[in-house]
Amino acid sequence: MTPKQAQKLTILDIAKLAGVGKSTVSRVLTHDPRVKPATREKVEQVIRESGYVPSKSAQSMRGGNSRVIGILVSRLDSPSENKAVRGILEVIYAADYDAVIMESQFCTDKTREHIAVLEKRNVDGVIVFGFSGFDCAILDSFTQRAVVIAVDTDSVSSVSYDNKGMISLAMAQFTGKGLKHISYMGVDPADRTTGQLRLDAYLEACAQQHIEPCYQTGELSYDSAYTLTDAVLSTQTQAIVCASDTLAMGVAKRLQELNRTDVLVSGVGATDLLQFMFPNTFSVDPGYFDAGQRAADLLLQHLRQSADVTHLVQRSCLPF
Ligand SMILES: O=P(O)(O)OC[C@H]1O[C@H](O[C@H]2O[C@H](CO)[C@@H](O)[C@H](O)[C@H]2O)[C@H](O)[C@@H](O)[C@@H]1O
Repeated sequence: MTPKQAQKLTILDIAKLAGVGKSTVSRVLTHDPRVKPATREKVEQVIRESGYVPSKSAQSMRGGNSRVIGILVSRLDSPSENKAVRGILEVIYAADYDAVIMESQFCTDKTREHIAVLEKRNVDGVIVFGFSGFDCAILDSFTQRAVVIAVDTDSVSSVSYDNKGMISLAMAQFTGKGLKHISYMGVDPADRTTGQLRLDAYLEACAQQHIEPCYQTGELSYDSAYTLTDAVLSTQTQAIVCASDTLAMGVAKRLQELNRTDVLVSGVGATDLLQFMFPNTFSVDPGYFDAGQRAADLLLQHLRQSADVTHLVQRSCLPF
């Protein structure tokens, strides 16, 4: 039988070839112990010889091992999450898993609904991008089969980012050049990680270096940063540290309009687009891709054996 013909085979064809009922084939596929060893052997032989490959979604519907991982991002258009998802996919594809990707939009109710759907679909495990106010109890049905990214948790394994370290690196880069007038473009502190922790790091560096703080906080978007740029700019400003590359893009665009080529800009994210559009900027690399890989590795460990709840912090580095 050619691979194409084998692909067209259905569970009913296998049942007929093995001389058993469709439900028996289904039980063999889900490793149901109630199937007699001789029957199992016969069905498995037909499967081997015909080259039949059961579809992952059909297996999942039957309640067997689906070999599917649910990935719950917060925003499908987030460059940082896209990098982390690429890292996740690389690891899970190599381990012969597929992915279902859903979006929470930072909403607890949506997260709960998506988790319920993933549970019904019988996915093997989930990787969830957490957010401020995220409640780990939502993942109770996936105990030992879940990993949270971007925020640290207690009851569920996690991979978080070094939010303070990344801003300290950017500040050190500018203060090392002797700059004293460094502003900051951040995110609303209600966002604990990208907002509060990164702002804290800026304020701590200012205190250490005797720099007068000058900052604004807004949304995660480049237009928010673009609009707020004038409020952190004076004739003295030498540099603006931004909480993300998206914000750095908004700031750099506004500086370009004002012809302030004297003001240096840094971002967080190591986004190619920032460097391409504004070559005079630099960006701290928080290791999003690696964080995604580590989260996927951690989840696979949980799925293979009952690994302990583990918390990893992804270190940041400068791009040079
Ligand atoms: O514009 P981006 O490239 O997406 O970067 C902005 C930040 O996005 C991520 O933080 C936001 O989403 C997290 C879930 O992935 C959430 O926990 C956090 O509260 C949000 O601010 C990313 O974690 C940050 O590193 C990016 O800077």
